[in-house]
Parts: sequence; structure tokens; C-alpha cells
Amino acid sequence: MSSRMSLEEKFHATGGKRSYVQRLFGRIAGIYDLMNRLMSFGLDRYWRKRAARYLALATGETGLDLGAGTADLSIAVIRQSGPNTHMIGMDITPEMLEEGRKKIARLGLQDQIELRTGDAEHIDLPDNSVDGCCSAFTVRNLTDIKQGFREMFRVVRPGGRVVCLEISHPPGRIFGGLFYFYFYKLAPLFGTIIGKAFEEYNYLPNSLTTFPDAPTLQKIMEEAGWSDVRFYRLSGGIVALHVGTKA
Ligand SMILES: C[S@@+](CC[C@H](N)C(=O)[O-])C[C@H]1O[C@@H](n2cnc3c(N)ncnc32)[C@H](O)[C@@H]1O
Repeated sequence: MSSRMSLEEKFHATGGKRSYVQRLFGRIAGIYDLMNRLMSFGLDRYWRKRAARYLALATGETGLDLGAGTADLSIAVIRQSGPNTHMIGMDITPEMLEEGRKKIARLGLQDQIELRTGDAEHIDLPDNSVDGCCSAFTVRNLTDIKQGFREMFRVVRPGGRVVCLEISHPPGRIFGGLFYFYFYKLAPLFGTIIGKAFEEYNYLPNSLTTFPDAPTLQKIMEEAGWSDVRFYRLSGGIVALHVGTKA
């Protein structure tokens, strides 16, 4: 695919954003974890740990991880949760889930984490069927973000919670400027040189360009039905952690 094409043209040429994103993650599934660690200087683990603390399940509870990928957030949630707790990890990319399954087997967590293919914008679960829902670095990839949060709201039981971890737009001109230089210039270069994945790691910064800032994302979550929505900026606002409850 020509690097001169706009992202919208690439989505169009591959049958829409969902199918573009699915193919893209399918190609990088094998290097995804390594590139995450390298490109975030290991911070991605800390961010997921912070997110997992908000979802921590009580004994007998079940949580849902949307865009579970290689299952790092599902694993982090289980590590923060009580006994007899379960996570369902859902993702549209089978190759990412396959990497996740290997990791879950290595950790002996097969009884607690189940990975399935499924679309965050049309969740194949009944209303009010899970105790909480989380998502890391996924909503940026959705075609309709509000539809994703509406679906999370539908499947979470009343009183349950939502946790969303995503790359954000850091406030402040100096730190923001440094971040954008790293994210738009250096990160794609690392992806191209180390991961040999030019197209994939150029999508990464482009996917942030049109993504809403933290206060706007809070509003979208509220409009989708969530109450008590708050957000925390982590690492100077490189990422934002949004949390809310279903009244
Ligand atoms: C950047 S990865 C994040 C993976 C994982 N949550 C993590 O923390 O590393 C984004 C994931 O979202 C998945 N994804 C994108 N759109 C999706 C959708 N509509 N429904 C479910 N998963 C989706 C991709 O396949 C990919 O595995």
C-alpha cells in the first residue's frame, strides 16, 4: 500500500477501518509485546497495572477486556483480583489472541482468562452480564468510539465499572512538544528499523491525531451512559486513564 495514501484512503482500500486495523495487528502480533516494552521504555506495564487496580475483581466476579490483544491487561487485572475471578478477553485479531493464549498457558492462568474473537462495537454478550469492563490502547482503533462505550455500558451490570487506558494528548507546550516529536518521528523510526514494520508503526501516531483529548473522551463516556467519569493523566499525560460506573 502506498505510503502517500491518507489513512482514510487506506481504510477505504481495505474495506474499512476495522478490517485495516485487524490486518495490521495480525501482521505485528509476534513482535507486539517486545515493541511495546521498547517504545514505552517499559512504562506500558506500569500503566496497565494502574488501570488494573481500578478494575480489581472481588471473589466470584467476571470482567471483560476489550481489544485484549496479547492479554497483558487481562493478566494484570487477574493479578490484582481475589480468588475465583475470571476475565474474558475479546479482540478482532486472532493472531494477537494466539500470542495471548501462549502467555496465559505459560502463566498457568487458563482457568481464569478466556480469550475469544469478538468486536468491541458489537459485543457478543447479554446485557448486564459482567461486573466490569476494561480496555487498553484499543478505543483509538474503533470506528465509532461512543458506540464502543455504549456497548460496554450495556454488558456491565448496574453498579459495575469501566476502565479505559489510552494514549492521550499531554498538556503543556514543552513536554507536549517533546512527546509529539518522539511519538510522530522517533517511534515510527524504531518500528521501522527494529520491528521492520513501517506501515504499522506509522499508523500508531496517525491514530492519535484525530483521537479526542482526555476531557472530550470523558464527555463521550458520559454521553454513552457512564456516571462518575473521572480521568487521571499518567506520565505527564502521555496516557490517560478514564474510569466510571454504571448507576
Ligand atoms: C494496541 S492493541 C492493544 C492490546 C492490549 N489491550 C494491550 O494493552 O496491549 C489494540 C488491540 O485492539 C484490537 N481491536 C481493534 N479494534 C477492535 C474492535 N473493534 N474490537 C475488538 N478489538 C479490537 C486490535 O486487534 C488490537 O489487538
